[in-house]
Amino acid sequence: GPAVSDTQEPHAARLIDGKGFAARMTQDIAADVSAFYDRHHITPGLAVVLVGNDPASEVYVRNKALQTHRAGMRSFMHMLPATTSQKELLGLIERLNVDPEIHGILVQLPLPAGLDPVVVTNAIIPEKDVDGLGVVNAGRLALGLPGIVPCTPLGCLLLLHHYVGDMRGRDALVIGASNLVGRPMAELLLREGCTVTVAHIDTRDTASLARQADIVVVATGVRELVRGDWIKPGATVIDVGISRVTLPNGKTRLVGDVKFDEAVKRAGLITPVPGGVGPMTIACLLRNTLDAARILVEGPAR
Ligand SMILES: Nc1nc(=O)c2c([nH]1)NC[C@@H]1CN(c3ccc(C(=O)N[C@@H](CCC(=O)O)C(=O)O)cc3)C=[N+]21
Repeated sequence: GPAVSDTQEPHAARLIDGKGFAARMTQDIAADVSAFYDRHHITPGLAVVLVGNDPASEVYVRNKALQTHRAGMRSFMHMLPATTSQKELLGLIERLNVDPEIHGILVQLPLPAGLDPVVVTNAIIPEKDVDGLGVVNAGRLALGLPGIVPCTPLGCLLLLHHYVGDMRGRDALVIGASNLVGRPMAELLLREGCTVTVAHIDTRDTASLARQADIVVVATGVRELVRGDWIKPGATVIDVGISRVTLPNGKTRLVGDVKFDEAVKRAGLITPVPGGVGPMTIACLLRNTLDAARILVEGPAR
């Protein structure tokens, strides 16, 4: 073949602009919230429950409240001490379940030791489970039925729809098998017609699986796990990870689960961290809250 000149521009993937996409989504949601108010004189309300004082979680929770107001919805914050008992937490959820001003309930995970996340997430009525993590919504997703889809996988799916389009027949690898991201992501990609592989903590050779994949979604919480040579040239890389690292000069920086500087040289499309999946998660939470309000107020579409 033709010789590659050393003056040729090095390849760099196109960046997937999650931040811009999420901002446009939030504007659309605000317009829909306003139309919903005109019809019903009801403003959708989201309750966010944070137990304990993990500083990173507090930042996310504050960001969620800000974006909720930006979309014209009401936000109800419940900051509880780490010493909260499961009984007290379940009591709060019970009140939120029956509160007509609340259309979506989210309990920030992880919960402090002593609180059972399965019991707590399943105490939220399915109609208000805007995280989509309870057994009813998870089961609906697994069966391909309509329901509330978890925000982070939904955000990744919307980015893939926009930037990739038709995914039928593509080889997709999901790295990470959490209930929050990996498993629902695999369900969604399967629904799109991808051939889906899920790699997890016991997988023998994740790198060689990644090298065959057209689409790689990484959600492990292991920072910079995925190296450039794991990526098939031209593949689409969605990085769900977000960790804060402290640099030698004392400043902090956010990094994902993908070694971005390496992967950007091989991928066709890649999400940055920050500015990729994170803002989409929040936009999808707002979308899910508006959709929940519609169904609670108007009944399921028929
Ligand atoms: N029940 C539950 N549902 C969640 O969806 C959930 C949770 N628990 N626990 C914590 C994680 C984390 N999470 C993020 C959301 C937005 C950004 C986000 O907006 N990130 C910005 C940067 C934010 C910054 O500068 O720190 C970005 O990536 O550009 C990050 C992380 C949702 N989570």
